[in-house]
Amino acid sequence: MSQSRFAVLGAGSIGCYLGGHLAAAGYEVTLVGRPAAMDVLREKGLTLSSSVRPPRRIEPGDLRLATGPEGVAGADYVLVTVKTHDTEAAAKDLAGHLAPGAVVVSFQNGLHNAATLRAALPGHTVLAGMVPYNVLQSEPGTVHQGTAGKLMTEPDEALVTAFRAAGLAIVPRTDMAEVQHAKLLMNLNNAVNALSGIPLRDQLGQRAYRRCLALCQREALAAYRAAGIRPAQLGPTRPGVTPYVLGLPDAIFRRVAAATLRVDAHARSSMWEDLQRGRATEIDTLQGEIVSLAAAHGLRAPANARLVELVHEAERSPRQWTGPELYAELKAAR
Ligand SMILES: NC(=O)C1=CN([C@@H]2O[C@H](COP(=O)(O)OP(=O)(O)OC[C@H]3O[C@@H](n4cnc5c(N)ncnc54)[C@H](OP(=O)(O)O)[C@@H]3O)[C@@H](O)[C@H]2O)C=CC1
Ligand SMILES: CC(C)(CO)C(=O)C(=O)O
Repeated sequence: MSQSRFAVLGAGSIGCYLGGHLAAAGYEVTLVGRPAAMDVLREKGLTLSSSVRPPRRIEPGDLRLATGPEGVAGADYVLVTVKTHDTEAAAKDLAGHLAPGAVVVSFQNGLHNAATLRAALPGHTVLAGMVPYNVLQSEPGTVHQGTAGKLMTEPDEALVTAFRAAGLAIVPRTDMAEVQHAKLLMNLNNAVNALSGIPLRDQLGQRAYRRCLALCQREALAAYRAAGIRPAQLGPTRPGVTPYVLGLPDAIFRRVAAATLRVDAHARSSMWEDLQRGRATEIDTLQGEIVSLAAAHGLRAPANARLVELVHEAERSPRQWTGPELYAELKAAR
C-alpha cells in the first residue's frame, strides 16, 4: 500500500506541529497557510520543539508550502487547523479542491467544526479530532509543545498508523462527542489564562484563578446535565469532581493535582496568543457555547457570559486581571 499523503489547511501552531512531525517522518505533507506565515517557513524552515523530546528540524527545501486551497489537491488526508471562526470559509475553500475519497480531519477546539465541514463537503468522510496539548509559536519558524497528552480522533487505521510512525501519540475513540465536551471544560480556562496575562503554570498555581475556572465548569456541568451530556474523563479526575479540586488551597492543590502543574514554564493558552497578536479569539465557541447550552435548557451561566464580554473587551483594548479581581468580577455576575 502506498504511503498516505497529507495536507494541512491552516498552518499555524497546531497545523505546523502536526504537519511538521509527519513531514519529518518522511510523509508528503503540504502546509497551506497565509502568505506571510509561509514566507517565514520558506526562509527559516520549521523547528518542532518540546520540553519532553529533542527538537526536530525540517529545512526550507524539504517543506511543501501553499497559500491557497489548491494546495490540498492530491492529499489523502486534509487536517483542518484553522480557528473555529474560520471553519466555514475553510470548508467552502476545500469543496472545490479535495481529491475524491480524501478524508478531512478537524483538529480544532469547539464542538461543531466537524459538523460544519461535513455539511459543506458531502461525499467526504470528516473525522473529529482533539489536541490535548498546548502549542505556541515561540519564535518565527518554531512551534513549541508546552504541555503533554495524547491526540484523539474518530477511528481511521491509516491515519493512526501514520501519526504513530511520526511519533505523534494518538488514540482512536468512538465517543468523540463526549471527548469534545470534556475538552471544552478544559478550554474554559483559555479565557482565564488569556485575561491573567501570565503563563499557564503560574495562573493555575493561584487559587483565585482556579476558582474562576471552577465557576465556569460548574455552570457547564449543570448545562451538560440538563442536556443529558456526559463528558468523557480525560485525566485522573472525573469531570464532576474537577471544580472541587480546582477550589482547593494552593498547597493542597499542588499535592493532589501535581500533573496539572507539570506544564512548561512558558506555556499559555491559544487565546492568550490571539489577544497578544490582536486577532479575534474563539471565546464565542468556548464560553459562548456554555451560555447557549444553558439558555436552551432554561438555565443561566453568568460567569461564562461575563467572560465572553471581558474577552471581547480585551480584543478591543487589552487588560490584565489579577486572580482576586477576576474572581470578584465573575462572582458578581448575574
Ligand atoms: N495552539 C494550541 O495550543 C491549541 C489549539 N487548539 C485549537 O486548534 C485550532 C488551531 O489553533 P492554532 O494552531 O493555535 O491557531 P493559529 O491561529 O496558530 O493557526 C491557524 C492559522 O490558519 C490560518 N488560516 C485561517 N484560515 C485560513 C485559510 N482559509 N487558509 C489558510 N490559512 C488559514 C490563520 O491565519 P490568520 O491568523 O491570518 O487568520 C492562522 O495562521 C483552534 O481551534 C484551537 O483552539 C487546540 C489545542 C491546543
Ligand atoms: C491545550 C489547551 C487546553 C491549553 O493550552 C488548549 O486547548 C488551548 O490553548 O487552546
